[in-house]
Amino acid sequence: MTISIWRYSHLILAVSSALFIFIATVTGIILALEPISNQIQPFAVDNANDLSLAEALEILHNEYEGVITLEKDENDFVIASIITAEGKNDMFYVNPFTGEKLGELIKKKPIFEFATNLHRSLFLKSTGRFLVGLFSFFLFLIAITGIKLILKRQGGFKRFFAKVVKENFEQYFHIVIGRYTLIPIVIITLTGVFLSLEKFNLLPSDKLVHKNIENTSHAESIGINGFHVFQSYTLNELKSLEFPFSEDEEDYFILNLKDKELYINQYTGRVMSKADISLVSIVSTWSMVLHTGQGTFVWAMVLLLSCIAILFFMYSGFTMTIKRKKESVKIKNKYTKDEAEFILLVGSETGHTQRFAKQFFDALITANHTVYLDQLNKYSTYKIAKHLIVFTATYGEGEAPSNAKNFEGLLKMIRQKQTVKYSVVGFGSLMYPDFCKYAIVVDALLQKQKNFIPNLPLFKINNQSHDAFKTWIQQWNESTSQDLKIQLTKPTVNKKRLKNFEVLNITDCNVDDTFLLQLKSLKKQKFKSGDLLAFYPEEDHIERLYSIGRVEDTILLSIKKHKFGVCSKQLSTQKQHNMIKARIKRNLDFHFPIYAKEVIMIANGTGIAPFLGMMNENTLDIKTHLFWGGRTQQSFQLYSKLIDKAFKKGYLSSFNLAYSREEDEKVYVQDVLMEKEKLICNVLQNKGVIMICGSIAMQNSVLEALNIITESKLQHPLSVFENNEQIKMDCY
Ligand SMILES: Cc1cc2nc3c(=O)[nH]c(=O)nc-3n(C[C@H](O)[C@H](O)[C@H](O)COP(=O)(O)O)c2cc1C
Repeated sequence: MTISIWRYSHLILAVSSALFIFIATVTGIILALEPISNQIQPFAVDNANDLSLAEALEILHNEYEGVITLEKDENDFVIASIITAEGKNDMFYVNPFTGEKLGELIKKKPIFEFATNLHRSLFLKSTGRFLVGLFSFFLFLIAITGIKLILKRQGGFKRFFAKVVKENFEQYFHIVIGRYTLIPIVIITLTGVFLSLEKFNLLPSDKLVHKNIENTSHAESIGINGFHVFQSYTLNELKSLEFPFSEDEEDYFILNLKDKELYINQYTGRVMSKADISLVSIVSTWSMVLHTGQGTFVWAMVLLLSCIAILFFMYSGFTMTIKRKKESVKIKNKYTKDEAEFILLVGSETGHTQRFAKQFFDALITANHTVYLDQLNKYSTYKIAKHLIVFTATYGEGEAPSNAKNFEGLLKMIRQKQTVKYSVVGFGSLMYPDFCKYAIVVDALLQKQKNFIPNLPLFKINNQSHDAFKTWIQQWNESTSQDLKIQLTKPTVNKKRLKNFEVLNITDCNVDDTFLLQLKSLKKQKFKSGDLLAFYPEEDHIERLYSIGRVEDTILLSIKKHKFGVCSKQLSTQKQHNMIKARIKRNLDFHFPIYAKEVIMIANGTGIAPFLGMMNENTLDIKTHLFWGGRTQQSFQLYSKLIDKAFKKGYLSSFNLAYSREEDEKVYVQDVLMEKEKLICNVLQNKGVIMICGSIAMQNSVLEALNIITESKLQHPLSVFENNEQIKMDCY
């Protein structure tokens, strides 16, 4: 497994602190419930914070014999300690508008007591506190490296919240949830570190230093109702107010406000002395609030959700690592770089490409060749090399994987003495705009090198396709007159997740070798047009996805039978009432936008399948237009019945066809779009949505055409509408 420094740090930090983070998170979840449960108690009084201290004190004095203290607790509830008419002391939550007792003080529940101790110190006193602070800092670093990894993957700050390409459940939600919770996690961890430092007296002192303001005494008593200072502060600023203990003039009111402490003469109401709360104290108070969520229901909820998210990150992160470890293979060379005639260099981030290179390596060794396998970053001189074969993935936005970043520089510096034949195999995914871009770059670099001559043209492989790799091996064998045999291991399919689907109907293949397959799930399942049906053919177990059209609660697929297509062949031989095992995958980003006023659906070939369902589900009468590109009129016959039906019901407002093989001049769907620029502009301006489904080549041409229209007619690039989520795509 090759791995970038950021991912490595993210992983190492996570592994080394997993146990502590787990304990802190579980206790964190429990503790987040404390402020939430407190906040729902009926002790908060509306607008209490607007009441002046003078008003509140007057009310309490009228109601009770004496007042000892008035304070606010961490939930922002007002507490009064008073003397009753019977001369007894009592302390309770009070309504400062009426003086009414609202209830007894909240006692910390034993579960919260236990969780607090475990969370703060793991019951290990100072050592525990130190460890908690340290691992809190580790979690902070994990969050920072996580942010960096998302930025790298998404391609910068601007694309931080752009659509995430879904490779698997764990990876997808690790990123999606991470984007929303990393900032709260940074706040939780930094405040956690601060609170730990405070406990170890590692911060400047926050002791209050009083400055005398007034020396006069024995002035005339004016009664507290007339105290200017009590009139000028409200309960919002109050932390606590202690009444004088005795009638001695040296015994003051001690008023603690959020930013200062005041000593107030009990007869004159003059402020005798004042101390400002230190910055450390203010930060400490805020750290406490931000770390515990006390007093704020919303923030406590954010903390709760963030803690749950951390548990999910632990699960998904470790699952991804284990999966990658399983995929990875160790390089064990039999020959040194200078003893080998075949040099295989790999650019791989998560190990899949290396697995393919290793299969090729093994096949060459079995055929008694001298082979040397290494990373692209280790490019060097190779004394007797005759062939250089590069297998490389692409990352980021068409960039090199981390173990190939230095290749370009090395290639420019290091010259081979003899002539070497080269071949480049690119591994990538059509889900990314820059398909196999780095392999293209490597191929172009090698073309420019003097001693290198091409053996095979650049070969691109989508989604680690075994079929495509076998095709390349065939080409390799032909070009070198060899007969290498590759044993590709079938991925394991989790059979428990597969469901039974009955074949309701299957049409014959039409002129384009395309057929319709209608299935019914034996068990009731949730799905919509635009979702995907995943098959895992017996032969290679590699997942194939087909876009679903939902027609009368059944699944309608449009499938093109490919000459070497393992899955399409298997499906084309199905008979009515056969059972097929498959799995529905939700594709929420490609559902019919029922919120839109007008929708344009653009497809070519089998890409029409989801739209066949959507147009027949359009019961809200949303104005819908269909553009479809195929080869001939005969190609269209397969879908004509369903389209006619949608028309008759009024679900489809217009339908535009483009045939590429009907007349001398080829007409493609993008050509028809260019003729309908007015409709496109209207739909986009009126917040309508354009949906595209079909081949990547069609998607690129359609996007180009749409961009020309929006730039010339609406004075905006198409990206503006893409960012508004007005363009939905599902192409392959
Ligand atoms: C974050 C990320 C970015 C990717 N960017 C591209 C890309 O720009 N172009 C492409 O063709 N494939 C891209 N891919 C797909 C990978 O190149 C492809 O899955 C490859 O088979 C992974 O090989 P590896 O496991 O050896 O790293 C990307 C994958 C990820 C996870």
